[in-house]
Amino acid sequence: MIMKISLLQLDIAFGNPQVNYAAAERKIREAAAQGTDCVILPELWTTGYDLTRLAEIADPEGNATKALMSGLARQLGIHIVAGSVASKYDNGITNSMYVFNRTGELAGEYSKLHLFRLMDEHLYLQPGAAKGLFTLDGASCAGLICYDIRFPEWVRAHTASGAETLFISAEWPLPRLAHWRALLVSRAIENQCYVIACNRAGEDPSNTFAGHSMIIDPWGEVICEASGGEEILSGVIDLQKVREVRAQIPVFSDRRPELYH
Ligand SMILES: O=C(O)CCC(=O)C(=O)O
Repeated sequence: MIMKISLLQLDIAFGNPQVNYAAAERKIREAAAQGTDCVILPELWTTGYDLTRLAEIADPEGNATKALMSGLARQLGIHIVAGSVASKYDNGITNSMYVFNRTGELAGEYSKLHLFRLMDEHLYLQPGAAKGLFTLDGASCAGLICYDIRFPEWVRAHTASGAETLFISAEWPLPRLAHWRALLVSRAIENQCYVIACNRAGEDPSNTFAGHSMIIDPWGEVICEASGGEEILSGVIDLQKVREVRAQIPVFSDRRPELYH
């Protein structure tokens, strides 16, 4: 299957969901007008890292985000990997990704499992406890969030369960841009899968973010890479390439998981 994917590398208005909802809708409509099949947004794109105000500005059970994204997906006939948003549930606030298919149905959801202490996430957020697997047009996919890419065993758990495309939403800071590139390329090579990684642009009171969203193919080649600024980055993926790379070097059948602990 061949799909055009657009990564919406947005700047994010700090702690201002209304401004961010309007900006995301504009960019989604712009990408759809360019004939995309699927868009992805960055991490925490409704609030940014305004963690001390999350109790006030997090989206109750993700409902506002779900209503907007489901409606846009259905109206525009595209898949929307709606990045992640701070979602308020009875047991706390999560950093959650919601995925909608072309008919506007919720195809999957994932709450960030590894909370990033360096940016105080563990003080304000509850971790998820389940994998982020979903299918789009029959293709097996997984959603992951930012710091998750430092955990190869967690990424492998998804590809060993069948995922052939990884959608990663991030707010990755500029000082570790070299890690972002190396980790993403490594996850693509070792898992022989597409990596679609959408970072944010701009800065907040504590960090400058790296941009450099990218699509990487199952051989580890960077198909396209954004600049540091706001940008819609689009590229085409062909899932046949996953089959070809996995047939040439059969990593999945050569694994010895019984010895890996
Ligand atoms: O792992 C890193 O260096 C960045 C992670 C991060 O910024 C995040 O998970 O929000």
